[in-house]
Amino acid sequence: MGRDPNIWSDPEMFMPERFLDVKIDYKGQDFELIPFGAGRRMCPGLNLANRMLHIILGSLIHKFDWKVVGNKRPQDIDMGEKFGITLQKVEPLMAIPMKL
Ligand code: HEM
Repeated sequence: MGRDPNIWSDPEMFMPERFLDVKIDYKGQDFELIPFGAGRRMCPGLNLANRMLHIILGSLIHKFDWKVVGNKRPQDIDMGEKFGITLQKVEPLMAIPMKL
């Protein structure tokens, strides 16, 4: 459902801003978006993850400039995925933090 074109426009496109104008609950109530699963076996780490992710990501962006290994432009990064229990990139992202 997370990639259903009947629900999401251009679902394969990385477009985080698509979530700004929607009132979809990500805590297992609206099945269009269930990053933490739903029901009795849903992720018990949801609240911890929700609190920590903003702090971690914000700190990494605030404190460092980032360069992709091989001086690749962001648009040239291979976003291919490989099949597995969890979704992984075919080519791992190697980014170098540079202190500001
Ligand atoms: C962005 C962060 C995270 C995401 C996207 C995520 C996602 C998920 C998903 C999709 C499941 C499977 C739910 C299901 O079967 O319906 C799961 C299960 C689980 N997660 Fe997370 N998780 C995250 C962070 C965490 C953290 C921080 C913890 C612990 C500190 C955690 C602990 C667990 C455990 C123990 C299960 C197994 C629950 C069970 O099978 O009953 N997760 N998670």
